Amino acid sequence: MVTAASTPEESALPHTWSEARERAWDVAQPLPAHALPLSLAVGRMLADDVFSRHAMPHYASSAMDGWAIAGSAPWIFAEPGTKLSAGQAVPILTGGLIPQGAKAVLRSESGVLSTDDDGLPVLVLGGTARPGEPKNGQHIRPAGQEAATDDLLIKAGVVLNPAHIALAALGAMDELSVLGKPAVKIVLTGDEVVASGIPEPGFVRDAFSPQLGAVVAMLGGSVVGLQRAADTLASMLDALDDDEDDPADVIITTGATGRSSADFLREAITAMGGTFHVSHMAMRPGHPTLLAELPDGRFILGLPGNPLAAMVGLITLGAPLLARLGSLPCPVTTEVACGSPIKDYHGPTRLMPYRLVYGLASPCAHTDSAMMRGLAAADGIMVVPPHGAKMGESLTAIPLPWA
Ligand SMILES: Nc1nc2c(c(=O)[nH]1)N[C@H]1C(S)=C(S)[C@@H](COP(=O)(O)OP(=O)(O)OC[C@H]3O[C@@H](n4cnc5c(N)ncnc54)[C@H](O)[C@@H]3O)O[C@H]1N2
Ligand code: MOO
Repeated sequence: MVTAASTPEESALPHTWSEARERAWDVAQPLPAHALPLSLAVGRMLADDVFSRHAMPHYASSAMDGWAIAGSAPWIFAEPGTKLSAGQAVPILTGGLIPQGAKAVLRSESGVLSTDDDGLPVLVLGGTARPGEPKNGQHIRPAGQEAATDDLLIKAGVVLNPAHIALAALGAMDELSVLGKPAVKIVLTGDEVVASGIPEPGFVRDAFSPQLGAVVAMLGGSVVGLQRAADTLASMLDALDDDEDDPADVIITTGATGRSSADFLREAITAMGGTFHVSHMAMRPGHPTLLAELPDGRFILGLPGNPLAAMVGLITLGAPLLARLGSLPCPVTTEVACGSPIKDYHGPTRLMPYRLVYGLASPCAHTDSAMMRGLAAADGIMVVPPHGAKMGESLTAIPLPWA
């Protein structure tokens, strides 16, 4: 939704880290609930309570292979499908419909086929049969033993696991109503980016395509496409277009957030009539991270090309945006005690990967915006205010999506 507070890209002042994060939550609305076939609903959040459409089980059935019997031994054999009278039996399999008049099921191990004085086939007790077997009702699963019609089976709001899906199937559901989950398309830019091997000088290995989809999933999104855009306006416009049958709710781009002759993201968004909710942030790294919305309601999250800057931008703006769209709770922050004095930085809030050392958050090494060693070793990211922090001072910290 485009809000009145949105600003044209050129005149926007940088948001503070916390303003930008709140804005990414506020500008989105939960996606509508929709029905899904059972097989596609694992992992989705149930929108409505599920009630059994019939008794479970819906007929009295045998729990064993053997014979349905009436009265006591010996039993003669009745025609299948007829009502049993005392002294009659009929073969039955596990799950089979208990015939009318049956009092119990005798397990195949507990009965022996024999003949009576006239040479007619009869069933007698034998094998493993215990004294008193078969008791009334033995090895019969009564109808409605698990649930009656209209019993509440699954409460709205749960994340559906495979057992829930099986339960819904047994309750005779064909589809379930689930809350919306944001569909995300990833667009990678950078003509210098290569996907494998050792890059030549001037080229870089693609740090995003092997992992960005997994992080999006951890944040509640579902990646529906990944494509590359060349460093031209036409290619960027083409990548942001919604020519798919089912356009994504969010497009996450990497790189091209700058204003150089090779960066076309901002120009493309403006050309498409988009609105910038966050144009840039007073935050390091990741200050050029942007959040925009196209006239058709799709969001664009522009992550900088530098890998650490991109991850920090994703955790700052992507986490609340995807959570809101997917009806998830607003991402939480925690508090950590700062493990070393951090100097005044004159301007932006710094997001520093830290390790916990004796309970204190110690800034990681290797945390320039193009680096990944620091984040790979981190326990979380601490939010250091512009004026720095004293040793032992309590700081806001963001949990890592994979921690
Ligand atoms: N004159 C200025 N230059 C820059 C500024 C600035 O304020 N003024 N900001 C710097 C900061 S901070 C960042 S962050 C970057 C943002 O750059 P872009 O988002 O436009 O990204 P690119 O220029 O395309 O790439 C930056 C850097 O990242 C590498 N890259 C790109 N994609 C990948 C990938 N898939 N895997 C690994 N590395 C990638 C790319 O090769 C560049 O080295 O701008 C600064 N410049
Ligand atoms: O802030 Mo850039 O986003 O530091 O590398």
